[in-house]
Amino acid sequence: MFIESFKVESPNVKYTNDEIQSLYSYETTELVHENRNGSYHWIIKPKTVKYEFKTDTRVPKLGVLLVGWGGNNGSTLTGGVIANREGISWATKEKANPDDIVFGGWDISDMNLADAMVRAKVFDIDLQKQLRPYMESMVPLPGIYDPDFIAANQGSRATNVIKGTKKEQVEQIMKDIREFKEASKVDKVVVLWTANTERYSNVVVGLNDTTENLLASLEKDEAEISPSTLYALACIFEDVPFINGSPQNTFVPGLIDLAIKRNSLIGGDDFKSGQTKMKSVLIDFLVGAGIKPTSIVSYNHLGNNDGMNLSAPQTFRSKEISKSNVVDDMVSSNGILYEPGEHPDHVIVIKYVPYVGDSKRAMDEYTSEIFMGGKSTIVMHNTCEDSLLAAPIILDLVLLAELSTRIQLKAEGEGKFHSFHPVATILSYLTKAPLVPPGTPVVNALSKQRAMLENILRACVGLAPENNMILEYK
Ligand SMILES: NC(=O)c1ccc[n+]([C@@H]2O[C@H](COP(=O)([O-])OP(=O)(O)OC[C@H]3O[C@@H](n4cnc5c(N)ncnc54)[C@H](O)[C@@H]3O)[C@@H](O)[C@H]2O)c1
Ligand SMILES: O=P([O-])([O-])O[C@@H]1[C@@H](O)[C@H](O)[C@@H](O)[C@H](O)[C@@H]1O
Repeated sequence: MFIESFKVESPNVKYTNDEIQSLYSYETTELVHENRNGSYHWIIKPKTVKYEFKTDTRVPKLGVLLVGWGGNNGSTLTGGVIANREGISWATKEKANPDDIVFGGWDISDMNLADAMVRAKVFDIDLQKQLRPYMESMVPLPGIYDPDFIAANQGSRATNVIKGTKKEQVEQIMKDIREFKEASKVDKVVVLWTANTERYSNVVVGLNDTTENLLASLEKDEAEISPSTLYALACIFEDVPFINGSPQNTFVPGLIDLAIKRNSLIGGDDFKSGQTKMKSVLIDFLVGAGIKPTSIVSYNHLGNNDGMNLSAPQTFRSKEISKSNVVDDMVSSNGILYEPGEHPDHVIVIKYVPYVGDSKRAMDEYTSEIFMGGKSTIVMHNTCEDSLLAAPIILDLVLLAELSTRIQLKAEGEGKFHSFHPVATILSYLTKAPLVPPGTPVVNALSKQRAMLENILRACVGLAPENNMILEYK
């Protein structure tokens, strides 16, 4: 049964013209270390915290600025939203449903979005022809290009770059954001990085470890500040949410420090779209069932520009990190299966094979120990258009980030309402390597991430968490 819209009737929920106000009892547990009769014990105690939520229901006209707009993901998302909005149907596919956002963005390639769509080779030709009139006037703004951070094979693409010092580049991005907002008459802007994967930035004390050092490094035009960090700086200064769809460490400590100080939303890292998303389901199932994964080998090849950029060791390393760490929370959740520090063998392989284009081929082998010394081996093969997987995730990320900025909350004992923490853990369901506030546990298990998201939204309308007990029928 699909519910178009709903209203909760409860003493805990009040609907005004512009808000949904809810009262919520947060039932949780706390682990305390207590001295009982002379010896210390870990005690689990139930804990209830009363919250109030306020959600602004005035949905803004949203502008989305994509870094890497002319890429496979950027052109596919833009074309997909237009096709939905215009109800375009095409020879081999069904008619889609409407959606309306104002897109813009930057790219180091000056190719317009219609030609970029052709370059991406993702959509059917018939659809490309129908979309061309809507997209050929869309031209990315010049981007910040630094060959030291992406593969050398991307150099020929860099025809549309912002000159000047790093500080001047940040100022230009800030100006671009303000001018886009003015010209498009949008109420809000969200910026999302779907540009090429960069190599990791070196985190160096005195360079980027604190806000003060990062800003001082910007003034000194320090080479080690990456383009993605520069875009993120511009967004924080403009108080515009910035989401990182790639695996590099855009959010160096000094940047996170600044986002927190200015309460400006940042989120990431690396869209969770295919092989890794499957892994965060399968490992959760295996470990939860007491089956011990001992070897995980994930191979994939693809032939798009992302694959070409990842063919360089330093950019591949960024992706290898985000694709590898996804099992950490699930492995450490079962102290019976794994000794402290014990980990399954986990290998990531990505190869660039031009012929297959955007149609990524992923092959995985999961070997596990089972009852009585038995072995289980699960092998999977999956073929998918990488950008068709990522584009809807980009949409979900920007819509969820925007919604989260309209939610205010106040726990009992807190004097006033406040936003969620600016490091947006709420986006973790959609990312391979969730960015979390310092000291926060990282959760990668997909079912837990989705339950977190669902239950936070339920709390906003005063509903208890979904507990799946259906006791009525037990
Ligand atoms: N399923 C997926 O497609 C998927 C999943 C997870 C992560 N990602 C990540 O998303 C990103 C984009 O993927 P894609 O397939 O669209 O790649 P792509 O190479 O087709 O597009 C990237 C675009 O960014 C542009 N660019 C590079 N550096 C830039 C800069 N500094 N400023 C502005 N533009 C810049 C390039 O010219 C290119 O047009 C990659 O980092 C990829 O790893 C993709
Ligand atoms: O999301 P996922 O399928 O685990 O990982 C994918 C990688 O396997 C692929 O090589 C890369 O091009 C995509 O950007 C994406 O990151």
